[in-house]
Amino acid sequence: MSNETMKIPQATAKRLPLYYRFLKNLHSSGKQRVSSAELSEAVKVDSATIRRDFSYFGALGKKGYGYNVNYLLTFFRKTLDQDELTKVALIGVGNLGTAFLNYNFLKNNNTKIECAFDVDPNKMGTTIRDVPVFHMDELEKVLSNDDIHVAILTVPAPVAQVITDRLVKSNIKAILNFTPARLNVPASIRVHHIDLAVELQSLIYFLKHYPTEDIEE
Ligand SMILES: NC(=O)c1ccc[n+]([C@@H]2O[C@H](COP(=O)([O-])OP(=O)(O)OC[C@H]3O[C@@H](n4cnc5c(N)ncnc54)[C@H](O)[C@@H]3O)[C@@H](O)[C@H]2O)c1
Repeated sequence: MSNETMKIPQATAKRLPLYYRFLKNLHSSGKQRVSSAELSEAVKVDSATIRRDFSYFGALGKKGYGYNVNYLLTFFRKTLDQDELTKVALIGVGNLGTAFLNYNFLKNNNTKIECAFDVDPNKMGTTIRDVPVFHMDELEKVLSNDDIHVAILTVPAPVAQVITDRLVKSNIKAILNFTPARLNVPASIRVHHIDLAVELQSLIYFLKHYPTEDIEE
């Protein structure tokens, strides 16, 4: 996010890409305004939360009018740095890593996996969807040549910390960690942890213990 972004609550910040994706669709279908109720139905966030989120960035909908789609879209594009391409490195070209390379976030035209790394000599020198796969020995060199500050970690858990230490030294500022390992990083480094097994377990727990009418957004 750009530096000029005011401090908004993290929960709000996490919802911005969701709002942005929906507004882009609305805009391309020619819609000029949207109510918080319509937004709420589409993104499955309750309308009070949407109104509160939007109030943080001064987008105050008018009663009976709703929000101006163009205004919101311009605001989100700027806030989410959509005009700027963020290059990403992927470490670990196994099952999960290969799936990400094949997907490569092409629908978000502002993020792209630029290079991938693995220790497997058979993978070195190959490309997946035009993304080159380098050997881990080249990590520092490639990252220092390119303007890459974000990494996705899809390696076995036991090697995650050692690799993280190397990434931190190579000027990586943010890590999307898919391994079950909990990573130690300096306070200046941002780590988002996506543990699919934990998510699945918690989904099943909620399914068993909470009737659907108790669901809160
Ligand atoms: N596959 C899934 O659906 C899934 C789901 C949830 C979490 N995860 C987690 O994601 C991670 C990757 O899972 P996977 O299924 O893709 O595993 P995988 O074994 O298919 O792939 C791991 C890759 O990392 C490489 N690697 C090993 N040591 C390395 C090192 N020191 N440096 C760089 N690369 C190295 C391997 O050569 C391999 O290509 C694991 O931590 C796993 O627990 C996977």
